[in-house]
Amino acid sequence: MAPVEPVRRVAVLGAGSWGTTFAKVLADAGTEVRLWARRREVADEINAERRNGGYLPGVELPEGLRATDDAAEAVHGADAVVLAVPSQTLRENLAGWQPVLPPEATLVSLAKGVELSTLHRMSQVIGEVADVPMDRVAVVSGPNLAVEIAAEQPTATVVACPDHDRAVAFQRACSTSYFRPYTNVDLIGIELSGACKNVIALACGMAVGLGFGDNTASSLITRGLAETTRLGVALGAEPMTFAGLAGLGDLVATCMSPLSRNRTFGERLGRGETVAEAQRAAHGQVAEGVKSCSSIRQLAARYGVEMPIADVVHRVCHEGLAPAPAAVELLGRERKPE
Ligand SMILES: NC(=O)C1=CN([C@@H]2O[C@H](COP(=O)(O)OP(=O)(O)OC[C@H]3O[C@@H](n4cnc5c(N)ncnc54)[C@H](O)[C@@H]3O)[C@@H](O)[C@H]2O)C=CC1
Ligand SMILES: O=C(CO)COP(=O)(O)O
Repeated sequence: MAPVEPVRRVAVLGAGSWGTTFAKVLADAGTEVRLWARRREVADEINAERRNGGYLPGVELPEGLRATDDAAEAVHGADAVVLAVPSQTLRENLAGWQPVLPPEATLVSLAKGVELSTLHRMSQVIGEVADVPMDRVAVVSGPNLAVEIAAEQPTATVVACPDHDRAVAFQRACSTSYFRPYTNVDLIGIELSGACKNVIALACGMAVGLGFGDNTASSLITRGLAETTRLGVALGAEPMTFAGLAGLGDLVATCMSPLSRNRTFGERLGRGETVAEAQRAAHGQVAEGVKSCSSIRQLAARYGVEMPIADVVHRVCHEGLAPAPAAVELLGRERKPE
């Protein structure tokens, strides 16, 4: 394998809360970065006023961060292309960008979900659509609530890539005084952790909305980690990955933080709102677990893995089960050893 070149120039495609924040991290790390926004007015606001008020109110973006609504311009000459769009639209977005992708660039996914139509992880979708070998695909995942990172609060994360050298090159490109990336080669474990924690956060939110306290949340986190690990191991992941930053770390952050869109969505359901009402209140920001609960449940069925929390979250979100009976059902399951 040829040695991996340093990552000097990066395109971030998607200027929502995480894409914009991650572009700031890269710029703060001294990496040249170009951010693609779907809407021209968002790109103009970033360039003229150094802010993205719709997603990150009050955050001043670095001088060097340039935005454009032209994807070809954003990716031109990039050593890495970061994909920061929702999981369920990534395939369609990437198909549009595929003709202009630089041939040797590392393709990096920030999305945390499992595609509904195929049950594929994001790295698989990228490999298929961009027609690249998996050692050119990387994932960034960890306890990374965008709003906290945009405020430069310290956190750690994981850069996962089957090609360790490529992971190290990207790790360098996004290391700052407040953002500390570790490397990992277990793409399956890192991606499943990120997708499943959103579903468990929906369950935690429902518990909060029902008026339950920290014992309930901790029980859901711990049993959620157990069912995530069961699925991951069945799919070929390393069990220890689930105890790491992208596993337990992100699960705790998302389940416990009122900043999480998934937990907030679940909390609204727990308080008696409908899915449509919770969706309206999200103002267009994505709560990935609402769709991934269904794909993850189907994956679990395909691999013969029991995932009782993902199962009830799916039934609350898509089959009209109310959160209160869902809780009764979880507690009333057959008694078993831990
Ligand atoms: N916000 C956060 O704290 C974090 C988010 N993530 C993940 O990053 C991914 C992106 O999330 P965010 O930036 O937070 O989402 P967001 O909802 O804030 O923004 C999504 C972005 O994708 C763009 N987009 C392009 N094509 C789209 C389409 N067809 N439909 C909808 N949007 C489209 C939107 O214009 C927007 O700029 C998600 O998978 C999320 O789970 C991961 C870590 C942290
Ligand atoms: O992935 C996240 C934190 O790591 C963000 O979670 P939400 O999408 O629930 O806001």
